[in-house]
Amino acid sequence: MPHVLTERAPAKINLTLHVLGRRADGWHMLESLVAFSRSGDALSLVAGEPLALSIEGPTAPASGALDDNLVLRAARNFAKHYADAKLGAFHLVKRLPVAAGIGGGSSDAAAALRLLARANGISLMDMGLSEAARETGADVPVCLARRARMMRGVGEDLGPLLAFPPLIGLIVNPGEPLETKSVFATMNIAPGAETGFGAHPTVSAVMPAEGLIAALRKGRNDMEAAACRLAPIIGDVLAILSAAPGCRLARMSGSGATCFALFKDCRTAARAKKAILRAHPAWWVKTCVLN
Ligand SMILES: C[C@](O)(CO)[C@H](O)COP(=O)(O)OP(=O)(O)OC[C@H]1O[C@@H](n2ccc(N)nc2=O)[C@H](O)[C@@H]1O
Ligand SMILES: Nc1ncnc2c1ncn2[C@@H]1O[C@H](COP(=O)(O)OP(=O)(O)OP(=O)(O)O)[C@@H](O)[C@H]1O
Repeated sequence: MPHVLTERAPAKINLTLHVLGRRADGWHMLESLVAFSRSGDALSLVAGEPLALSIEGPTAPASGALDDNLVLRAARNFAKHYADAKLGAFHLVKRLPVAAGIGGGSSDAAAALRLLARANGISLMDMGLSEAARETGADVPVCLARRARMMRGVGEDLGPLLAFPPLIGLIVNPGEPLETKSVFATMNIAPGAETGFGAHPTVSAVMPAEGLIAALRKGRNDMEAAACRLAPIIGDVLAILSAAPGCRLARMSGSGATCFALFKDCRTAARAKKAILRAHPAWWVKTCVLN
């Protein structure tokens, strides 16, 4: 029997996403508090086999050509840093919406790196692993540890892990894919320019949930307006979430179109989920615990 290693690839939620400016090379400088859900895609690896990927699940068809999959891209970048390491045959169960602002592909790539690290006895703190993550995509480094922390720069500058209280929420995707690149382009920030948008609120691990949510309310998602221009349905999602009884905060994640809401408790979150699905049965609506 082959030995199968498994990893979860949870959704990434940008609790805040401040765009500070744009570098001369075109990449945008960010400041974001990122957290993770507990569920998402599932990735397994049979180590020692030739590099391969099979994929199934409700959103597998939307995730593009197999050879371009971020799991394989991450494995190829891993092999550049660890020439003698074992690779293997991956199997991905794809459930997260694609091009949705919740870093599904990045989380799959990070799960692939964690699996390869486990198969080869490499520490998650190893420099080669961080470099392979950075080479695979801007969101992959933060997805490696899949725990709440600040992310700065273009994603490579990570703050300490923040063991803050679990936040109870809902994640809602209305089914319109949005490309990160197009949303940044719609923001129309000139290369080399600073946005001058306000400073990020201070957040710390010792804050109780209510204090943390109050701090988050002072933050923003600076990509929200541009994403709403490309997909006006995001405005409807945010209005519905904000109006739900028990909702403490509603905001878009990443470059959209997925939005999240933080709730007073599990009961109000579950009620909101039921009501939203009744009115919009085609939307993807999940209760979540974020940290
Ligand atoms: C907006 C965020 O979702 C916030 O978490 C991420 O920074 C995006 O991360 P990602 O999807 O992993 O991004 P990548 O796949 O590396 O980049 C997609 C495209 O978005 C643009 N991009 C991305 C990140 C960034 N800080 N500045 C950018 O300008 C670049 O044109 C890039 O070609
Ligand atoms: N494993 C994968 N899962 C999803 N998309 C993938 C995967 N591999 C490659 N892709 C490609 O990556 C693109 C971005 O998909 P993804 O779901 O990661 O976007 P996202 O949620 O907007 O990410 P982010 O929040 O990091 O901007 C898709 O257009 C898809 O073709």
